[in-house]
Amino acid sequence: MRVENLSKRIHQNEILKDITFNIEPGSIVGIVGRNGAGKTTLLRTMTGILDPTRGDVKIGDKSIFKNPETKQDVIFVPDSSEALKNYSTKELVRLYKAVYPRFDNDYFNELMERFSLPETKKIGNYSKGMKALFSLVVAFSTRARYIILDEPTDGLDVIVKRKVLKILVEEVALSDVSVIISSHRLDELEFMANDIIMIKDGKVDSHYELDEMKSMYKKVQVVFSDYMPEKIKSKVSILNQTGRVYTIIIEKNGSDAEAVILDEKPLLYEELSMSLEDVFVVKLGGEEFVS
Ligand SMILES: Nc1ncnc2c1ncn2[C@@H]1O[C@H](COP(=O)(O)OP(=O)(O)OP(=O)(O)O)[C@@H](O)[C@H]1O
Repeated sequence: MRVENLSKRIHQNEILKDITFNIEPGSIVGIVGRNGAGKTTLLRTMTGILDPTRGDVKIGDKSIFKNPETKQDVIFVPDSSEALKNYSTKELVRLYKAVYPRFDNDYFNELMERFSLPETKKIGNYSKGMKALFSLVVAFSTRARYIILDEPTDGLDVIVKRKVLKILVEEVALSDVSVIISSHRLDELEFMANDIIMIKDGKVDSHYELDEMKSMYKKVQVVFSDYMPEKIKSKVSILNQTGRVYTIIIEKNGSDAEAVILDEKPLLYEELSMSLEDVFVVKLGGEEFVS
């Protein structure tokens, strides 16, 4: 799937600005960004629910906006299943089969059993966790090649959450399906995503393979005999400061920050392990992140 120069304006507001990226088959891609960055609008445009103001989304060389048959290759699972609440399981299967001709009934029944989901006359009767699992069961049963999920684990207890994450990872491992996930749960993405796309103010701020992203930075705890000299402050990102103890992020490439710090003979200089959350704070936190 290729998202090409995608822009979306709503009521004169440019919500998405010239977004371009590729999604490889068989990958899990995390879309991250601060509240209001444009993630949901991006997912809704990628799935053809919203029309772009400019740009395109292609599967192979076919635009999803101009080739209705490509709809069977993409499914969007919103963060709320409110729209499904008055349907029975049977009715929904019938509806999805109409849009997704490859809908796999046997697989649907197998997954319903695996997740102990009973048939129901009203999806609204399911608990929140059951609704989330049901949405995923339906999504994977459609045999769509691209499963697009908005906050799939939001509000779920830890047991259901693990079930959700397990089904996602298993499905990608077993088939060529790609899963695109918008989530604020960076710890969860960290454990399963291949790629991370950071969205800032409606634009792609960065797109990295997760391992590459983490290897570009170093997280260090450093203690100075006095406060951090100004000349160092301008070269690093400070994640946390408690008295003279600083937790900082240093960019590895093209920065002399480490040498300048060591020159100051700090009392302690200890490398810590880097997380996706640390990169998020540095890249998207702006000036307000020092705590
Ligand atoms: N239908 C709409 N009409 C007007 N503004 C909208 C509409 N949909 C989205 N927006 C605006 O677009 C911006 C991006 O919203 P969006 O929901 O895509 O962000 P998000 O990154 O998913 O946020 P969150 O993480 O809080 O869910 C926000 O400023 C929002 O107010």
